[in-house]
Amino acid sequence: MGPNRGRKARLIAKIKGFTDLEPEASGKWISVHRPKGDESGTVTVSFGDESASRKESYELDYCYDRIEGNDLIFSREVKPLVEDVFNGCNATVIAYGAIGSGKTFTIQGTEGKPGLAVLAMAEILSMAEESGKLISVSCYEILKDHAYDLLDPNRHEVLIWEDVARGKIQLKGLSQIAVKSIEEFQKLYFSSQNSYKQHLSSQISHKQSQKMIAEPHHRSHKGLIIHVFRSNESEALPLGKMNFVDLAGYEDGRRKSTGGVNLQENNIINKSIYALHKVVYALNANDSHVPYRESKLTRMLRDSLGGTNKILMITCLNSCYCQDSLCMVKLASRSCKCANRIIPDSTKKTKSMVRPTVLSSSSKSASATAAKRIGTRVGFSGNKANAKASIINGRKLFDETCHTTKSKKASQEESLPLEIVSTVTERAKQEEVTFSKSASATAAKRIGTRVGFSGNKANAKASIINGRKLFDETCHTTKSKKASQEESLQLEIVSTVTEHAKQEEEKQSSGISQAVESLTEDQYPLQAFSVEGSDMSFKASTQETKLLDKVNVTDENNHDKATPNIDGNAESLSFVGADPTIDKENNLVLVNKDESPPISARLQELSKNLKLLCSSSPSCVEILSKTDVSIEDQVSTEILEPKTPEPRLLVNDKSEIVDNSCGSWKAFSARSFRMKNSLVDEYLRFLNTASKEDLKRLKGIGEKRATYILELREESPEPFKDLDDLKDIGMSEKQIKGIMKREIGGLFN
Ligand SMILES: Nc1ncnc2c1ncn2[C@@H]1O[C@H](COP(=O)(O)OP(=O)(O)OP(=O)(O)O)[C@@H](O)[C@H]1O
Repeated sequence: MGPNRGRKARLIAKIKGFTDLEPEASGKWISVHRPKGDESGTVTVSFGDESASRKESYELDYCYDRIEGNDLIFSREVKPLVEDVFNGCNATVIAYGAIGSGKTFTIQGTEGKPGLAVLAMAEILSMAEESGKLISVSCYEILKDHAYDLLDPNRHEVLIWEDVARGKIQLKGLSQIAVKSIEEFQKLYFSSQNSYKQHLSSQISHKQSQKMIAEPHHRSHKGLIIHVFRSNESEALPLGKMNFVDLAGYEDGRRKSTGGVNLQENNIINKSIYALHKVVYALNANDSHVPYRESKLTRMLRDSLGGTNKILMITCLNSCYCQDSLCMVKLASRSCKCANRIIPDSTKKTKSMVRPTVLSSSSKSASATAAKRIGTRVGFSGNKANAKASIINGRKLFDETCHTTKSKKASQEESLPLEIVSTVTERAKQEEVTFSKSASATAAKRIGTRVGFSGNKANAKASIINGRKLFDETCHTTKSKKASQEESLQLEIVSTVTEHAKQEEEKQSSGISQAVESLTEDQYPLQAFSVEGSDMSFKASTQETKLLDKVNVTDENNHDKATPNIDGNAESLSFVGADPTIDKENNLVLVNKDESPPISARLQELSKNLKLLCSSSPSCVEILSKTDVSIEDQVSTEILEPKTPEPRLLVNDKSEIVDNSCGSWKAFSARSFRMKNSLVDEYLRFLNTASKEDLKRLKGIGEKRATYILELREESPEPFKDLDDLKDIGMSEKQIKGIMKREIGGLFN
């Protein structure tokens, strides 16, 4: 295994072997240049066949050729990681790439040609036998940003509980099954790989399943965790774990129109691939902030990625021409280039910037990157001694950087996010409706989960040995008719109430698009998707809350005051259920009705406004979009002076025309749903902004949960985007519903 130049993640590539359908001649578009002729140094992977006028080249830690098989990759790359796991580290091997690039072949393999996970398991079992360790496995699938347990016949959803203070993750509801032989493992592993969708299709009616089969193939990330336990007299204690992840294939949806449901699915997949690379980049660059919370996968892997843990990223490359493969190599190469990057302290003047100890070939681009990042205050999370050495020995480099701080490339790179905004805005616009719909659908959809977490250490050994599930849980997934009604009503709000806001946004987007059209071809999709994601979620959530913002003008002062109050002595949240405070928090909503603390002033204010809104004409909101007067003025006028509703037409998302005079029930339901969604939005906004003391005034939120919320907000400015996110702070669906019911009930006190 070649050197990593001090980086945490090693980034290699594997060119897929030819299949019978692929003629060898078509594979000449990739060439690999190995300066040292062996596996010990970085390589340059070039794309474009001999006739191509321009070749694109990228540097990676290594690239395995078509004829080099999984055995070789295992012995050079994975075996050393297995040893690390037995020394107490966690290791993660991730295969990613375009669709059909050989990811599953690399990780899982076939019956005759074992993949890296199977080869690693054979090694782990043999080492465990020698050293008296115990082994168990878990398998999961991430489909549309929800994780499901693949070893559970019912494919229950897996919840992630983060103990930020201790850097631990608990995957609630994920089965662990003890494994003693490779045959046992293979049987379990291979049979678990049926997708969640396939499982679902066995649970639903024939008609539904036919529809599902007619839909395009659903893609998902698949993960395997191999847990290694050391045992003492009474219990099995976790020693280390090894993750294998076979990511869903990357496909640039801008070029291939998969349409409908799959377009959204594709977006979610791509977003999570970029989120993973952002994490790898941040780890390799020693950034002080690692954006783990941007995807389900990175949150699940969090305790295996940072610190002294090991990461191997394998870019799988199609043998034949494939633009998506090129895109993936670009990403990998970017994380390769940030070796030993030491980020300048923006609080000091440019002259005192520390030069990164980047090696020659990448120094130019790295200097641009460093320049781009001026303004980012990042502490030296890496080796301080190295940093000093760089300052002293790298004097010349350092001076160079100062002079080239505003180089042409740097300015290009600074502009890149803008370019990306323009490229994604078009799609964001197209998908606006889909996303708005999905955002409200997510809020409406409640996946009920009750998890009895029996992570008791004393039980662990017995559970593992007996090969039964360590974590017993029951949950069910319902996508009710009601939820879909909510979706359509939400859409109605988005499309009618916020025409004005939409026009404003469109003006801005088109301005950005025009401004960046002239920029260079070079793109950083890594940033693209962070922009895309936030852009879309912004549209989905902001539009829904806009009306509320205007109605709730008097709240703004309170809101401003509600700045996060970080408690330096924050205790970590204990998940094991032994803490009486947590129990209190968990049960408060359901049990402690009489002693409940007063509702927050903001929510009370909201309640009053919603009552007014409810009693006012439904047409008042529609009028707003059709006049030139500001929304704020309109809303306040209309709400304060309710009018008798005129017969009118409502248009729902299915283009069904509802005559209000004979559909008053529907109109009433529509208003109720709007109220409900507005309340949910306001509740989430409160969680995202309120001070600790204010948070504690809410039902179900005590000292620990409030502290945890503030910690989450430290990591991500808006951790609660829909009610599902409350599960992150350990609130069950029942509790969430209980809270909302009580808030609504409070309206009529
Ligand atoms: N190194 C290889 N040598 C020979 N055949 C291979 C190799 N890698 C993959 N294949 C074959 O190519 C096909 C696609 O491979 P695979 O299913 O692993 O791709 P994938 O990237 O996991 O696909 P998807 O994106 O659909 O998940 C399979 O038939 C597989 O057996």
